[in-house]
Parts: sequence; structure tokens; C-alpha cells
Amino acid sequence: MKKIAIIGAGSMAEAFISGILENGFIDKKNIWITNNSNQERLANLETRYGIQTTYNLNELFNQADIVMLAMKPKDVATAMQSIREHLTEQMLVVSVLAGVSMITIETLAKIPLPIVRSMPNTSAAVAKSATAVAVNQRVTEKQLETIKNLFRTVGLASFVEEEQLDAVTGLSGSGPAYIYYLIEAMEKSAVEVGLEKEMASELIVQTLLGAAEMVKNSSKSSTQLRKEVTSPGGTTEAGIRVLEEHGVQQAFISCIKAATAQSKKMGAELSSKLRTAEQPS
Ligand SMILES: NC(=O)C1=CN([C@@H]2O[C@H](COP(=O)(O)OP(=O)(O)OC[C@H]3O[C@@H](n4cnc5c(N)ncnc54)[C@H](OP(=O)(O)O)[C@@H]3O)[C@@H](O)[C@H]2O)C=CC1
Ligand SMILES: O=C(O)[C@@H]1CCC=N1
Repeated sequence: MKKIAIIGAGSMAEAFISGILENGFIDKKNIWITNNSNQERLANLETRYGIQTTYNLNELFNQADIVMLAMKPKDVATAMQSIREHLTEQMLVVSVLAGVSMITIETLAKIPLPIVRSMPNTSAAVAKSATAVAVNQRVTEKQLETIKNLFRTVGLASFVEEEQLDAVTGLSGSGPAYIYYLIEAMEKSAVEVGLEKEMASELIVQTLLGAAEMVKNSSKSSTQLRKEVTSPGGTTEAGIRVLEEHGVQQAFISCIKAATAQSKKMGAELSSKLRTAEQPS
């Protein structure tokens, strides 16, 4: 049975744990987690999921097969400094960090390691993450199998080139937030057009699920499916005209480009900081 040690106990780590436990891929006795200092958060996770929490790094890393890095990118250098003496070349390091390259992680670890750079999303909590994964050349065939199983336990997982991960981050890593933003707008408008909140919420969710299933299962493009809803001179046409007038589609395109650029920027800033720190003064 695999043991996983998770460093960082925030939203992404919790979504992952919840998804893993739902499918029983790793037993809760073998899911270990730590954070920086928020003891209350660890106690809460322990109570809710029955997983193991500790600030004792010997206990955390003892016989760990997988080490998951789940802190914010800005905290990775400090975190790696405290954990690196516990890492061994046999441990598979799985990062979910936006923007941070495998080379940066290896530089911080100071030892050669099998590394997986992934970009899941918080829908891992309901086993519906859209995850993209890149691996370095030290990852063995057996570890590759483990990774496939791990990520497929929490949703869909595709292997990509590392260069593509910033774009994946802008698209599907941040993606749930764009959809929640749309839902927020639909909820507000539902009340304004006179619908009761709870009922409107059910209609919105079902509409999104239905549209997603249609795109997934139909041979028609999303454009074609949209056109089929839009009767000439009808309600949809009136609504879409307003979206077009406000440049909503273009705004979404710019949004995904901005998020992609931010992922690249965070990674570049971190590696430039590391280079500066390495230079002799
Ligand atoms: N949220 C999301 O939708 C997604 C996030 N990600 C990536 O996941 C990572 C985590 O994001 P998220 O869960 O949202 O972040 P959160 O801010 O919710 O959680 C960050 C966690 O990291 C811990 N931490 C900070 N410094 C250290 C340290 N030195 N040692 C150990 N733990 C530390 C914090 O502990 P404490 O509370 O004690 O300070 C906290 O538990 C990020 O790198 C992000 O890019 C990827 C995909 C989606
Ligand atoms: O906002 C962020 O930086 C993280 C990465 C992808 C989703 N959340």
C-alpha cells in the first residue's frame, strides 16, 4: 500500500484527499499531511477525513512513496529548505504548483529526483478534476503507473509536455473559478428576474451539467450546439446579442491568456530569484 506525504494543507490538498478517499486509492492511514503552522486546520482535516497529520518530518517522510508539494508557489523555496534532507531518490515528488518547473524543484531539492509536475483543479474533490501531467526522465515505468492511477482516481488525467502546463493552468487549473463566476452572475440575475433562489440554483446547475454532457457526448461543435438553442428572433438571440455587445467571449479569451501569462511569470520570477541567490557575491 502506497504512503503519500502532502506538504501544504490548503484547498487543493483537501480536494485531492477527498477525491482519493472517495475511491479508496490510498488508505487514510497512509495519507499524511503537514502545513506551515495552522494547527487548527490540520486538526480539522484529521477529524473530517481520518487522515494522519504531523509536524514531525521524520514521521511524515518515513517510508513515503509519494511526496506531494501543495503549498503556494511563493512558499516552495522555504518549504523545500525544511524538507529536502528527508527526500530520497526513491520518492516520487508530485507538484501541483502553478508555474513552478521541474528543474526549479530539483534545484531546490539539491538531489536528482523523479518529479511529476501536474495541474489538477479543485473538482478533484468530486473525482472530476481535469488534470494535465508532465514527468521528468527519472520517473520509472512503475511510478508512471502509480501516477496514472493516482490522478485518474480524482478525474481525467492527460500527459502533456511541461511547456504546455502554463496554458493548462490558465485554462483548466483556474477554470472552475471562471465557471463559478458565471454561476454567480446567473444566480444574481435569476433573483432579479423574479425567481426563487433555491429553485433557480437547481435550474442553473442542471443547465450547466446538461450543456457539459452535450458537448462531451455530441458529435456537434459547441458553436453548432449554441446555434441550435438560438431561434431566429427568439430569446437566446436577444440574450447573446447583449453578451456580444459587452465583448464577453473576447473577455473570456483575454482572461485565459492573462492566467496563462501569470503562471509563466510566477515560474520565471522564482527561477530568476534562485539564480540570483546562487550567484557568488
Ligand atoms: N486552489 C486551486 O484551485 C489550485 C491550486 N493549485 C496549486 O496548489 C497549490 C496550493 O494552492 P491552495 O491549496 O489553493 O493554497 P492554500 O493557500 O489554500 O494552501 C497553502 C498551504 O500551504 C501551506 N504552507 C505554506 N508554507 C509552507 C511550508 N513552508 N511548509 C509546509 N506547508 C506550507 C499552508 O500552511 P499554513 O496554512 O499553515 O500557512 C497551507 O496549508 C498552489 O501552488 C497552487 O498553484 C493547483 C491547481 C488548482
Ligand atoms: O490561482 C492560482 O494561482 C491557482 C492555480 C490554479 C488555480 N488556482
